Amino acid sequence: MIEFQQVNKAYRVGGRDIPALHATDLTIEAGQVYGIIGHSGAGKSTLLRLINRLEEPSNGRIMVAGEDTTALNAEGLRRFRQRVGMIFQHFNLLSSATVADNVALPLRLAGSANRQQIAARVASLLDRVGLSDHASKYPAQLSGGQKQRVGIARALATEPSILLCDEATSALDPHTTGQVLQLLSEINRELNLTIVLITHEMDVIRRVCDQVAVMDGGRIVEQGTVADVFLHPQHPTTRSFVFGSESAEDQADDFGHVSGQILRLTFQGESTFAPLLGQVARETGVDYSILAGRIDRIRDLPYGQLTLALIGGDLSAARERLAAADVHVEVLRG
Ligand SMILES: Nc1ncnc2c1ncn2[C@@H]1O[C@H](COP(=O)(O)OP(=O)(O)OP(=O)(O)O)[C@@H](O)[C@H]1O
Repeated sequence: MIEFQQVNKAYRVGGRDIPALHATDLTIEAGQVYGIIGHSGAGKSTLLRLINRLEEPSNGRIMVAGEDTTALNAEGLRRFRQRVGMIFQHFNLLSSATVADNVALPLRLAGSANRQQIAARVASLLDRVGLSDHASKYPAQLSGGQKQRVGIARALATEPSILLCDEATSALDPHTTGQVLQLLSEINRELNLTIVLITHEMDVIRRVCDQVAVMDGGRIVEQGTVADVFLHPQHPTTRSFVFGSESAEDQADDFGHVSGQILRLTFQGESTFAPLLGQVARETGVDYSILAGRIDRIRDLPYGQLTLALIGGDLSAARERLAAADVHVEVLRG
């Protein structure tokens, strides 16, 4: 478990303290994939780098597996960092070393394994990330996705219990992003690894995370399960990530030229696939048009989110009927 207790961080620039993270409490349970999303400058990198003490907190305590990391001495910190792997947006591989040597590096630095043990561990890590045939290549000979796989193998070399991902897929195309996220999901399950990732892309959170925190202006402004936060966003920043605008009024304004009541319906689980709209329209005499919508999955949970204009018939009966079928109804314009 990772626990922030009233942690804040200010950077000293030109004799002045610039706050990057305001006093923050945060708990990340072991084995979770925890996503942190926010716009540029929100404080995501600062929060992530505090976990392995690449940044020192200005105040507060950070507990990892019951240990106060802010109290570690140099040797304690060296050992602690072996338990916390990290991968980066631009991979940070050594260009003059082969793939195998890049992966071996943390093991050599740890100094606890002999050459044979290191070779065996590197072979098994490269096999795990699907790069066994590329061991002797140099980073420049690899695609972006392959480089990130090397980064992941290197991060796993010392058998960490936590993996920190700093915008790990931001430099990759959508297809390769999907493959790398799939790999992260697999290692989370197989190794019971806690993964903390930062991103500015909702899709990354939706595909792999269990929990999410939304950051804005150096604060966590909303957090919870991905389904709760993304299907029922409360804070304007979260709403802007999910819906593209900060308030229901702004969203309704997009459809100023459309007449009728404007509702947003959120379906989740099996109700996503039920032929409900047709039934409700027949039963209540309400006509509807679909103005916007998305049907997708949050990890394995199917969901749908539809913006509808409703005209005529018994509108309140239609809304009651939808609510009774476990559909969340939000009125954008009454
Ligand atoms: N080393 C530093 N020295 C001074 N200020 C910094 C430093 N690192 C970050 N900051 C400032 O702290 C604030 C938070 O930055 P941080 O990099 O944590 O945000 P972020 O959400 O990760 O942004 P991005 O997505 O652009 O990387 C910003 O105002 C930034 O300018």
